[in-house]
Amino acid sequence: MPQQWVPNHDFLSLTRQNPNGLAPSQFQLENGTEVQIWDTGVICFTPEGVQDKDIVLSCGVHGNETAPIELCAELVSDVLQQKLVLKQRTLVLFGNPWAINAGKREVEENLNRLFSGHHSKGAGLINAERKRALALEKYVTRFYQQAPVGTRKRYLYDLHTAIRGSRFEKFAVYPYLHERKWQQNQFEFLLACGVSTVLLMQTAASTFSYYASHQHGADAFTVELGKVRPFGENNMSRFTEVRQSLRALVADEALAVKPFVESDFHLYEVYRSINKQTQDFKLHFANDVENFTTYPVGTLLATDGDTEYRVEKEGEALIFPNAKVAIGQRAMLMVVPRSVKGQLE
Ligand SMILES: O=C(O)CCC(=O)N[C@@H](CCC(=O)O)C(=O)O
Ligand SMILES: [Zn+2]
Repeated sequence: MPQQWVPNHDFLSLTRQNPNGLAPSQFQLENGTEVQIWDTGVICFTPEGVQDKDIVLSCGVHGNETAPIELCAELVSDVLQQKLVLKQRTLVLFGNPWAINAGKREVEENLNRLFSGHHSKGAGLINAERKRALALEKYVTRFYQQAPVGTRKRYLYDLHTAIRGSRFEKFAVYPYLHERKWQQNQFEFLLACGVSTVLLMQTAASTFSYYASHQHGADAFTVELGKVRPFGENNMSRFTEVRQSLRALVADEALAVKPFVESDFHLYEVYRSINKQTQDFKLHFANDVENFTTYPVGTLLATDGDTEYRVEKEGEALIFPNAKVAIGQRAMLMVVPRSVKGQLE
């Protein structure tokens, strides 16, 4: 039987057993779906029949963000067992197998700061994460470019979990679109996934979702699905909506989406990014303070050597605070509410 190529239909285990690479292979399921393994953590499905979407689902770009890894592992396993019948071309990526095995966010460098060519800047391709970023860019490029001709739409949902708890448990980062417009149907899809908080970025980034959005014109998002927990400790009932919605997307099944109403969402934009300048960078609030927390104007948030960062604006909320980032990198974003009225396509 062709399924022998993925023992026990468990592509995550195969990936974890071969973090340094997997020889390409391909086979066909009895339902006609073509399965191609391109590398460790990289599996491409092409279903029979007409499709019009090219969908990338990625997880494990940060190795300790296990809930998305479990969701994707289950989806791949169900496709291989023909319990889930795909109707759209789908590429599933387990981003950072070494970090997944180590149970760590990163091994040497944050993979999600290395896209759009950042892997080759400075010292160049000096570590596994830099090489993986380049390889993932090539796989995504191949996936989108090998699509059959015709009118098609590109998607990439890069699934993460946040280090801290959040006032709004699930939220998405909508990468900067330059001249393109925010897509109403994507807000509706996110809401169906249980994601009603969206951070609208206004600058280019070195993240995977920005890369897919900017380089390939995909509807692409970083989707934060809750708080980081080790394998086996995730309450998977918290992920029912996103699980169902992603499966409906790849199976091309109708999804009951609610038409966009702005009041269903918490929408934010970046007010300022606080980057770590010295080893003395220190946060002045507790580890259990949640993403999207606000403080009164004047409150001391962080110090970095002699520099003090205080709340400057009413309603300014903190997100992704992390004193342990490398020098020069974003240690916290301060965001403010905004509207998208009249600005959706
Ligand atoms: O909780 C945190 O501090 C980080 C969670 C996380 O990994 N977030 C992503 C966001 C990527 C983006 O801005 O699109 C990251 O920091 O890479
Ligand atoms: Zn992450």
